[in-house]
Amino acid sequence: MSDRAAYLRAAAQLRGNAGQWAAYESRGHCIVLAGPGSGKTKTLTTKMARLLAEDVAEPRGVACITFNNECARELEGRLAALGVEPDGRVFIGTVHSFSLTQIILPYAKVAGLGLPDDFGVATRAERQAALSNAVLRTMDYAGNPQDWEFRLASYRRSILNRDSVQWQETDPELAGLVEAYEAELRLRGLIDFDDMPLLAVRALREKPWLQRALLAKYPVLVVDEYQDLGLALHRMVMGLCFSAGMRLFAVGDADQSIYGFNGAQPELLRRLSEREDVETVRLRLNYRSGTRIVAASSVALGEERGYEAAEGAPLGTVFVHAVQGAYPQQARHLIANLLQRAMAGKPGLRYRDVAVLYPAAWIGDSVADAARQAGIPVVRTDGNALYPRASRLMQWLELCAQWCCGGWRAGDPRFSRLVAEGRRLFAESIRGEDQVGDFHRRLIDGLWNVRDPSLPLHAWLVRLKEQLIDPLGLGCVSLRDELETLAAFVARTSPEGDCPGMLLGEMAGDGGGLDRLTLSSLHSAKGREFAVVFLFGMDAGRLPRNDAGRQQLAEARRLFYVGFTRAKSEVHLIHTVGRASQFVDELEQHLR
Ligand SMILES: Nc1ncnc2c1ncn2[C@@H]1O[C@H](COP(=O)(O)OP(=O)(O)OP(=O)(O)O)[C@@H](O)[C@H]1O
Repeated sequence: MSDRAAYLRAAAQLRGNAGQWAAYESRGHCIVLAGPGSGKTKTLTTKMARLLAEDVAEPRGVACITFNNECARELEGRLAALGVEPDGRVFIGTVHSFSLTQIILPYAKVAGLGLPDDFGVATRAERQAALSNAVLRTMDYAGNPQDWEFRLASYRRSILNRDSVQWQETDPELAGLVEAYEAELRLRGLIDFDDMPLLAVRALREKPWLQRALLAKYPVLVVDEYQDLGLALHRMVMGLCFSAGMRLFAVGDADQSIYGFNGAQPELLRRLSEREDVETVRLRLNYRSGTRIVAASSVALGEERGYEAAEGAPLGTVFVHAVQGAYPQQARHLIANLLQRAMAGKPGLRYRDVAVLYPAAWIGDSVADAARQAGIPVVRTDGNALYPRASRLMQWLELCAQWCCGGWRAGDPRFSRLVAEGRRLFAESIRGEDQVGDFHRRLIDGLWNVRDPSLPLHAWLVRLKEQLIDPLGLGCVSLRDELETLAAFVARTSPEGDCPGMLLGEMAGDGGGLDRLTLSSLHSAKGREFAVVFLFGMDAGRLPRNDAGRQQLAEARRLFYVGFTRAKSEVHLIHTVGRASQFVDELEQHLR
């Protein structure tokens, strides 16, 4: 399972850090609380490899839950380097995917969740239709139903027990709307994304045997990014770990909590760390960033946490650039001058070592346009990306595209990886060994004759969709939303779409290999690291927004801190002349 030599090598690095080593050696519940770049994820992945090799005997395994598919992808990559791959013993994924694949799909019927055998996951259009009907049925006035969407989601996520007085009395109108909305979905045999953890929590609460069944399969639960995972996961942890007896290994940083609007409650992590039956480890060293960046990061956060750069770290530099003009003009300056200067100053620096991070996707449009005009390949991770990069299906298709564009020759990615990840993706349709063999054959048939970066992407996608993805994917409850994402992307690349003429190589990141400049929203940059980071659009009114209340101001600051601390050796803060964000002003004063 784990590659013993690889995880022992990683463990040897932890040995020099007393906190990391204590976490690695922990025997009971353990929580690692630490700042950016302190090696939380490194400690977690090394520990998980060790657990699988030394502590948890086959066929039992370990479940690892993280915030979103992007974080799961990062973890999968790091765990693969230690020889750990998701399989029957190892779960790596989001709390939604854990709820759906480990609890709802196998146990919905026996747990009495009241779902039909062939229930599905609602698409966006189905969710909207259910909400419109529910608003019409329960509300006295006819407003725009979609105005309720956000409030409804936050009510569902913040009060889990439907039998409680709190649920009925905090906002009776909203409680009624949620119940009507869910009834509309159930009438159609559907659940939605938020239902997944809610139904899982309900099943675990009402059926104690289910907790024991999960304990039998996964004696250890590993959680990354705990601060952002919200109340439902916390309830699962309380039941599974502190009642049923699963062992918990979790890492997090309340200072990096940036999803409060989505139901994250960083104090849950703090409360957990104060329990007497939990060993809490705090890490102080930052292995990622240069000394000056680490010192400035406490100014960015507005709190002194006593973090220090690791021994021998380079100095690192923080630059502030006041730039004239609107964002398109500023973006051209960034790409033509600032980026080129940074690259010239660091021989060996590649585009993939650099990221441009911004507070909103529409600001990223300017940077994407400027990069395209300058012929610089980019990979974009925000709401305006060509497709959501967090989509597991699209991630797999990217891999397939890379294989077709030379990966087959270079062994990167290996065909076996496409098969393994495809099997996980279509797990509901690929069960026995025969089906695995059939999938292998169909995948090679589907890809072998289309190994050419200059092929039209649209035709490549349509072929794969019709021959392989639809026949397998339509039988997978967990893929309904993903298939909709793919269909939308196929439409965009068609001759009638807004991105006609795209080539397969573009999907594979060809034309620079995988050496692409990262363009990302600040939110999506969480957990990542780059040699050079440009924070673009750091203006008053954007970060924080003008109408920010106290909590939103605090969350905006944490978002700024997350972006700032992605950098290893250079951070560039770019703002409009005369309109610097208060966070930039504070940093400038510190730097003087
Ligand atoms: N003991 C160590 N020795 C050397 N390098 C380390 C050590 N621990 C961590 N690192 C390196 O430090 C960097 C940051 O580690 P990691 O990504 O695990 O931090 P993190 O705490 O999860 O960060 P963040 O919260 O910002 O996402 C990585 O490049 C990692 O390999």
